Amino acid sequence: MGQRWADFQYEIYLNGMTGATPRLPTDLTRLEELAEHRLPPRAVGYVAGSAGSGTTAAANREALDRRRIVPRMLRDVSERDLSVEVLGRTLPAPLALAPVGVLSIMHPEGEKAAARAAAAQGVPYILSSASSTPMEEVASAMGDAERWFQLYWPKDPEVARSFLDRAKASGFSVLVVTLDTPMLAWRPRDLDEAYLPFLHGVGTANYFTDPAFQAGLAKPVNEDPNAAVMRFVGMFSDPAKTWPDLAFLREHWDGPIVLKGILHPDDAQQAAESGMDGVIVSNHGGRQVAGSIGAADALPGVAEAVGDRLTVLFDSGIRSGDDIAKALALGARSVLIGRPYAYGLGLDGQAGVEHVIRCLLAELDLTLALSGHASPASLSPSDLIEHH
Ligand SMILES: Cc1cc2nc3c(=O)[nH]c(=O)nc-3n(C[C@H](O)[C@H](O)[C@H](O)COP(=O)(O)O)c2cc1C
Ligand SMILES: O=C(O)C(=O)c1ccccc1
Repeated sequence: MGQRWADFQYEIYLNGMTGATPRLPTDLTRLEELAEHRLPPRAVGYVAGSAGSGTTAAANREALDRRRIVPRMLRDVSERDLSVEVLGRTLPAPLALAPVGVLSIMHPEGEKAAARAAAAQGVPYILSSASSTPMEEVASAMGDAERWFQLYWPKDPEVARSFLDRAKASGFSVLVVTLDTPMLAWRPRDLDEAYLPFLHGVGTANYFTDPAFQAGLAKPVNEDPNAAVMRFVGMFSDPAKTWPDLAFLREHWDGPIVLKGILHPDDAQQAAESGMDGVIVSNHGGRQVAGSIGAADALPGVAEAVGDRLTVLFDSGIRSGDDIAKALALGARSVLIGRPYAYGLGLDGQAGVEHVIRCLLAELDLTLALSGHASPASLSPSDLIEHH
């Protein structure tokens, strides 16, 4: 038997006997509005914003909402286990915290607080290349808890190698390579505020502390921060990369490699042929290509193309336990969340992130039970109907 995630429900009601209620809403779709009221406008604008007029973020919701769970009865759901096998490790539940950069704009403890929350709840933390805190510090805040490193693949191969070496030395076990952000998209909310966190030196900590990055600067970072920011902007990602370049990562990283931002089944096939271990079906939470396919609509095709060869993960638009159940039914082994935990962090620090994780997993546990499933493995596409 795994952890009893649904017990959080009783815990809340029991606490209510002394008059206590949760500090944050348990319907996580309400966090965005709260964040908009309570947090600095440019910071929350950066997190909540999407590409273009928000069509893809809306498509993510529409693709999940259009599918409905068809519950089954009398199937003994008294003993449930949410654990899943992902890339050779057993996770206590099908959830991880997505790589979200620049988290210090949400809370002074930024990535460290989010990482501690993930560690406390036993879910993997995926640290962004664009972290506000160097990866070594985030790692040491986590003990030996499960952590993965997300790579924005720098143009300078020495910096790329150095990041991989540092991540390995700091105990990050899985490499997540984000492919959908060779440049930032047209994001009107940030453009209208003329706001880009990096230009304020936020989200550059891994670079500014890196020996290979520093080697390319005429002066130390603190003597000429603008030059350092310019070097970061010029190299953080590389639009010239193509599929054969993945051999470099395979050569310099011993552990599993997962490609993030896959939406086309043929790209998933290429990932398999390139020796990758997994893919994350994602459109970056609607922050990159406006007018793109809703991520959940891409999931069945990718799962069909590579589900037997690669680990298929999913993000973009997950806001509830039933959303997770739908993604699993469509072929994902586990999901990631981005904005919901970023809002939790902004509103209540580490405790806010833990609240988000516990709400989602309690709701998932109850959704599975009430739909006749004792474990994630029993979900399949036939548990959903799609209405038009
Ligand atoms: C503020 C913000 C920063 C992000 N930074 C990164 C990043 O550094 N690397 C990355 O691969 N994805 C990044 N993402 C995308 C997330 O990893 C994830 O794909 C997305 O948030 C999932 O959609 P959701 O927010 O609807 O859950 C970021 C997303 C947000 C909202
Ligand atoms: O804002 C983002 O979506 C994102 O992925 C990003 C990219 C570079 C640095 C920080 C975040």
